Amino acid sequence: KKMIDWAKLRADFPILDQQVHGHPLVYLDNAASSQKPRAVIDCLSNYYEKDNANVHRGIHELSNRATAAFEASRQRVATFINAKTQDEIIFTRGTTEGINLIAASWGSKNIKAGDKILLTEMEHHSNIVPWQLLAEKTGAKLVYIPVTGDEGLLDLSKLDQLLTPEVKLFAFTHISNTLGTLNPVAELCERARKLGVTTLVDAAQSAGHLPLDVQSLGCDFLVFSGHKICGPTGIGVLWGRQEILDNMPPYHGGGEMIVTVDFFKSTFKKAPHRFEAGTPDISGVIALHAALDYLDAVGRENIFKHDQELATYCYDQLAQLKNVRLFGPKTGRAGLVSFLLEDVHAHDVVTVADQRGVALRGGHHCNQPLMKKLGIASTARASFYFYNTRAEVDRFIEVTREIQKFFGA
Ligand SMILES: Cc1ncc(COP(=O)(O)O)c(CN[C@@H](CS)C(=O)O)c1O
Repeated sequence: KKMIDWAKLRADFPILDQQVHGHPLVYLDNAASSQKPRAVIDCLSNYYEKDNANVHRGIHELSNRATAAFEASRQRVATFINAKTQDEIIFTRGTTEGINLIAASWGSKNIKAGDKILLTEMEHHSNIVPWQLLAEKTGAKLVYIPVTGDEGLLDLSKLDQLLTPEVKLFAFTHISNTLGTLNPVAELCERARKLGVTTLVDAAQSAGHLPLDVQSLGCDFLVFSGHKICGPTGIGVLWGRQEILDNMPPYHGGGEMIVTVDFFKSTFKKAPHRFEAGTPDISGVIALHAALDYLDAVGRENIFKHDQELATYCYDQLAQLKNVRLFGPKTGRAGLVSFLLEDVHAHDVVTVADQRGVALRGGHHCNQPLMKKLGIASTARASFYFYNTRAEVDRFIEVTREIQKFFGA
């Protein structure tokens, strides 16, 4: 196993080397968005300096270079998640658009009145609201797998009664962005497949943090965002089994997704281009390729181990403080910790932490139903990536102690 010089990797991220309010920046908001290595930043500027042109329709040299780079990125994404073919890779704006695309296209054709859509209580709003909108339109019903309180595990004792043949889609998160819970995706997909239930995995918090193999996970759809895995904002991926994608109606209409257009009728390309109307985020797609290469040079299994070590260390340090309420599993959590300091509002924690250079997230994290279930309005959250260090966790704990003292908590 190669030894990784994590401190050296930090030098690849120019943004990390700065002071915030007179203190060294300690960026612990990676679940919201990750920072970008020099290789990704240079890829974006090189593209606009040398190769920029529209893709797929141009014949000239720059358009050919841009198209080749664009489609090479699609192939790279396919290998990144072990998709059978690059035709199963659809570029979106991010996780949210990917889920909306599935709800609008696959949903409109496969969900009808009385059908059930199975979700979990830990889902992000991006994996709840599109299904509420679809249920309103079709008369389908939403059902939820419960979460077991503060520890935040799925209550799988309820799975048999909830995962029944009336369920047409089971959509669930790989990793909870509030709890840090890692769900047993392969097992859940296998249970669903046995009942002919289609599965969608929200990999927003897992895609850049651990190895993903869609063929061994056994899901039917999987979505994630580039900006959370060292790529630019505005680019994301929807993976779907080819046989399912080829039976889905178009999502958006326009150029690129058609074969012929007549005044009253058009014919459409097959996936993936069927679902990529209009000029795409060309530079974002090409820079995503650089991000995936970067992550695999570090090694996602190494990244996950590093994330987990920092998060578990952070959890254990917080657990030693008085008047702290911790959320998520005690062991085996992914790289984030949500917590509450008694008598201190999460926003106050984040504001005072920011004054000391520590970037956290405070709020409901787009998990309002989960917060309601836990009887809270918000949490403060520290989320880690491979460029964070143990010393940064120590700085975070030191600042948390100061906050408790400051508020007399
Ligand atoms: C599990 C999960 N599912 C979907 C999304 C949405 O990703 P977009 O790139 O915004 O489309 C996110 C993004 N969660 C951010 C913003 S709320 C967080 O701070 O936790 C997520 O964590």
